[in-house]
Amino acid sequence: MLTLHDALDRLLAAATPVSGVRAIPTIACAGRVLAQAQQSTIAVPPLDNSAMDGYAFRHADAVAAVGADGRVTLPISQRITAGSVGVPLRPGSAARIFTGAPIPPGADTVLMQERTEAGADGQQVTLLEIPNVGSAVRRCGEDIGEGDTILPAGRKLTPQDVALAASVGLATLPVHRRVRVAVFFTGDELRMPGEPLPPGAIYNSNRFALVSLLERLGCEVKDLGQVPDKLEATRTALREAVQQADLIVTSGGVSVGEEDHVKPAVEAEGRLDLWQVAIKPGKPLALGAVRGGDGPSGEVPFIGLPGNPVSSFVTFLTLVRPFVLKLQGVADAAPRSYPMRAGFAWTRPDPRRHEFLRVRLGANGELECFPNQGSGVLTSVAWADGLVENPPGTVIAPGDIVRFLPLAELLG
Ligand SMILES: Nc1nc2c(c(=O)[nH]1)N[C@H]1C(S)=C(S)[C@@H](COP(=O)(O)OP(=O)(O)OC[C@H]3O[C@@H](n4cnc5c(N)ncnc54)[C@H](O)[C@@H]3O)O[C@H]1N2
Ligand code: MOO
Repeated sequence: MLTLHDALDRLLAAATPVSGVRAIPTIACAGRVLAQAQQSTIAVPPLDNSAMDGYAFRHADAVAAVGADGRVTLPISQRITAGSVGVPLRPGSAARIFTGAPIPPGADTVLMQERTEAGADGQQVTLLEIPNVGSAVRRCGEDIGEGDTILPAGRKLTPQDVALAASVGLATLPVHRRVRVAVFFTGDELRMPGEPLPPGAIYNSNRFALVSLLERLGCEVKDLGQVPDKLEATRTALREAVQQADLIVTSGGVSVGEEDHVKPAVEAEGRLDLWQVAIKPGKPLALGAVRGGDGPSGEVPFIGLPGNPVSSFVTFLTLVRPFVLKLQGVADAAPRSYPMRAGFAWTRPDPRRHEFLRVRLGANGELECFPNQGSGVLTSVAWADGLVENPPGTVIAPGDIVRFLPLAELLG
């Protein structure tokens, strides 16, 4: 058996990032992978500006204007709205100013209007307090300096990243082309939802899981659907899958059973290695390649996942996802895990395999464990909001610290 770590290393050695970079409108870039680091050619904010609707003045002028009655009244010398620039502040005066409007030269402080009283004629303002110098002023470049790198190459862009790029005026971004993944499913027991379910049949839930997982990762999915469990039909499916695909993924038929034709079909159309990975669920895995495709190597990688629904889900997240991220050009593909307190006991761990337990974060901040951890129990993954990665032979007692992998981070 291979450790997860070794399996991942070997798998990633077979993943070559796809070539092809193009500039696309920034608004369409969320979920895409940035091909080159981006620098800002401007400072953000571009000028000192007001954080409040209020009055801008020079702090020293306000201090000097404190009257015998303790009140501070300044004449209003100009009005500056967002989108306009004022003129240098007349010494000893205040500028009426609005949120986002540039601070006029000579002013250094803003007081929000709720802390002021405007004169009846609108010609002067009384400050009800003198704030600290610099109050309510957003400094030029306090967010981004001119020339700063705002986004590194290899980053899968979030909605926040896209907004950041837009904030420095980038109308397009260079991104890697989408990774194309072909999927198909074998197993004469499989039926599609909407079809009747004869005795011995089950619904093809893995098709829905894999297609959705790949789409969430930003792949272009070529879903070839169900293929009859015959050698020729499976070979034909592989020859079709290899056209315009960067990766082929199937589920089922990778363990020791004799009834399945995925293994001999891949061997006939290319090459195949069968692995036993020391994880639970998800021990059997097939890695190979199918001849053909439009890439320089003349073949397309093939990954065969185990058929059990939870096994295929977990092996997708632990092995296929890093593979896809590498094809996409993502720089940092390692999933993040967090130390969390277990609120459950796990008394009979697998002695040799790394377990991935379906857990949920409880209201008390401790993790709860789904009672049935069987590899066919899809309810457990729908219920869970994360996985606990439990090393071989590790007993968990309530209160122990465990490694938690949030599903929300693994699905993008
Ligand atoms: N003698 C042994 N038997 C098994 C071993 C073993 O080491 N020795 N390993 C077990 C483990 S662990 C797993 S995981 C499974 C993997 O089996 P396969 O990948 O060959 O998958 P199948 O036999 O085709 O199916 C297993 C199970 O999953 C259901 N299935 C298959 N495809 C789908 C689908 N698209 N949607 C929903 N469910 C699917 C299938 O009906 C079976 O119930 O092997 C163990 N056996
Ligand atoms: O490793 Mo298998 O995936 O448990 O059922």
